[in-house]
Amino acid sequence: MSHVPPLAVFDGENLGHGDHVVLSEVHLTFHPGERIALLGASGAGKSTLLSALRQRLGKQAAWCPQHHGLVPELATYHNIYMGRLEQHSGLANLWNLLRPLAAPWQDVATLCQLLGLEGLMKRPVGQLSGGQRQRVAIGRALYQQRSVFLGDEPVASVDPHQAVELLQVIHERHQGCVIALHQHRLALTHFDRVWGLDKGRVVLDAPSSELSLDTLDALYPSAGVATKTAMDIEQAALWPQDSLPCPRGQV
Ligand SMILES: Nc1ncnc2c1ncn2[C@@H]1O[C@H](COP(=O)(O)OP(=O)(O)OP(=O)(O)O)[C@@H](O)[C@H]1O
Repeated sequence: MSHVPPLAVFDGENLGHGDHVVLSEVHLTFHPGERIALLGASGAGKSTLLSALRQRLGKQAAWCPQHHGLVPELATYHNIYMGRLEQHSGLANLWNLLRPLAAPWQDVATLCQLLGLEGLMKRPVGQLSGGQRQRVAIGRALYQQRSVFLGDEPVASVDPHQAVELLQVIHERHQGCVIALHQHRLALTHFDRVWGLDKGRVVLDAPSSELSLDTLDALYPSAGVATKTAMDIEQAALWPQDSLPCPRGQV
């Protein structure tokens, strides 16, 4: 048994918004180093749980929100730089807005190269594709340089190859993550553990090595072939489960 204290513990709490309980009697523990896939149908409470985790983890956690929260009028560079706004004085931030400083420009350029955004640093985010915007949002979260990554469907808008690459980058740069996603195959291949939500409860908390696609599909109300997302079907073609791109939960 590890004696390292958990990063966050939910010990039978109700989670929700004001008086509205979304998830009842949540029992979950997030340990350092764990890569957790958070699954559940739309409205199951994934964002609600991530929000509660954010509150627990504070500045330990980088955050990549579902709707990106980017400023469309500002360039890719400035949107990524926003990940560290609070680390600098207001004057430095204002100056950097008008005339980017050399050091952060270089740091952001390195990140952009990693994320396939080279050549787009000066382009307003409003002129990028959905997948490019998603990578900018991931870039902003990576730029925060926190130990843990929390993401609300951060790879929903990119193709299956990019999803795998982005998850690898996220895993390499953090000591743990909780990521909401709908690609069940990725949950099995690139995460250590799966949390599943259904009908206002946590109904699944198990190592990915003990789970099957059928178990994960059952989290959706009308489970069956029709519930497999297009991305899952593409992923299946790319990565047959008996020849995973990496050992389960490893990158
Ligand atoms: N700010 C809010 N105030 C009140 N209720 C909310 C709020 N945000 C979400 N809810 C409700 O909480 C429930 C769970 O929503 P949540 O966004 O956590 O689900 P989700 O699993 O992330 O969904 P999706 O996959 O569609 O993003 C829904 O019934 C939603 O209407």
